[in-house]
Amino acid sequence: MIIKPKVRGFVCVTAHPTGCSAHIQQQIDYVKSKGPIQSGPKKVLVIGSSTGFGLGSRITAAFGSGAATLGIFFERPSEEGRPATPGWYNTIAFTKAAHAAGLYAKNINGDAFSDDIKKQALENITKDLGQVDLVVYSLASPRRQHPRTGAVHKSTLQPIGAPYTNKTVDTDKGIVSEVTIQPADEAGIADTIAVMGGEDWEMWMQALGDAKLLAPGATAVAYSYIGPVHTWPIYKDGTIGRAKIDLERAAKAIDAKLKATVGGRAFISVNKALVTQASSAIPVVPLYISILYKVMKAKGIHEATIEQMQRLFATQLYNGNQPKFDSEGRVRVDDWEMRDDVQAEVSKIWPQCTTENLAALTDIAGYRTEFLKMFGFGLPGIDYDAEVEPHLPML
Ligand SMILES: NC(=O)c1ccc[n+]([C@@H]2O[C@H](COP(=O)([O-])OP(=O)(O)OC[C@H]3O[C@@H](n4cnc5c(N)ncnc54)[C@H](O)[C@@H]3O)[C@@H](O)[C@H]2O)c1
Repeated sequence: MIIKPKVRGFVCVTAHPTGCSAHIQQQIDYVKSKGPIQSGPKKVLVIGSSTGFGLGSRITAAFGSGAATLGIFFERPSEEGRPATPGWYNTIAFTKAAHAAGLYAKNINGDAFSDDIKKQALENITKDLGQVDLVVYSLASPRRQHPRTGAVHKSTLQPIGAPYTNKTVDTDKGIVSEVTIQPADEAGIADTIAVMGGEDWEMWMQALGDAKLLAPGATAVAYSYIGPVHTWPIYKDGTIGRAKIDLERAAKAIDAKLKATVGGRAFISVNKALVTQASSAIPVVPLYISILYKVMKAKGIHEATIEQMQRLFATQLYNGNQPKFDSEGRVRVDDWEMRDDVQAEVSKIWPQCTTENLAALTDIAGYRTEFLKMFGFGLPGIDYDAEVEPHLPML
């Protein structure tokens, strides 16, 4: 099959297996180039391991610290005439590379919110790893079926209290326009908290703790975002922001339990705004990211998910370092994004942006390159006109 990108709005409905594999190799090479992370994790459970920050965490743990990893994700395999999702190909490429390096890597594809997938993960850890010393919780999902009530909750990306109007960009067509998003009602807020809040993370940690699968001193980390005032109505102060407040509540509860039971720790890392499948679906945010990339690249401080996760592990979690917490007890690897000089320039560019000057004032080209790369396109050394086997079995 010859596979080309097919972009539909904010998703690409195709993915290239050898391109995804090359993308994984780039990330592995980056982690290796930074040298070993001392006293790093050895046995790691990554929930949401196939793309974005979870994938970056898994690669960093494996190739920075030689960790055994169990990855949980929800990806679609290939079908007749249709390639698999990128996370499917990413995971196969990661697993092959880990095995070639003599590292343990196993995978469970299914709904992490369900009891069944938790049970499978627990059985796997009991059998193969004994215990885990790091749990990374990095799910980004539009829906969750609650394992107790059976109710299906759908998360929304909406403001709260009043409609929100701001500039946005159609990243595919390069058109800047105004968008107005209606506020969520109470049910929408509650549903988003049910999907993206902390209850499921707590369920995972409770199940692992009850089964005595958490090693002494175990760490648990989940990821959040805050960002600048431009995006607060749709992010920090919107439905997703409420879910993140709940995730922070869960971090504190999990932290207290871990401290009391295994002498461990749990916290939130606030990460930088980056092109991922999750963030490209948020209105306004892709325009902000395009401006941010322009500013941060000009200052030589741009990072992608792998650089962010390598920095988190190497400078905050391990290597003899202790996490440096903000006043709310969070680790901040969004520190460079939030620098005053960076945000001052973003604020200067933001009001000037139009369809006509988008290419000059923002890094929309860089946004598109990163976006396509997530699906395995635009990688050097790949012949995209050549036939490629799309049907790869999960390892
Ligand atoms: N992208 C950003 O700019 C940004 C910034 C800061 C924090 N974050 C946070 O980082 C976390 C990860 O987001 P991302 O951007 O890396 O997202 P992503 O879409 O790249 O990754 C999501 C992962 O979750 C998995 N997943 C989704 N639903 C699942 C389910 N039901 N069962 C099992 N696996 C499932 C996917 O397979 C994938 O591995 C989120 O909490 C997000 O809010 C993102």
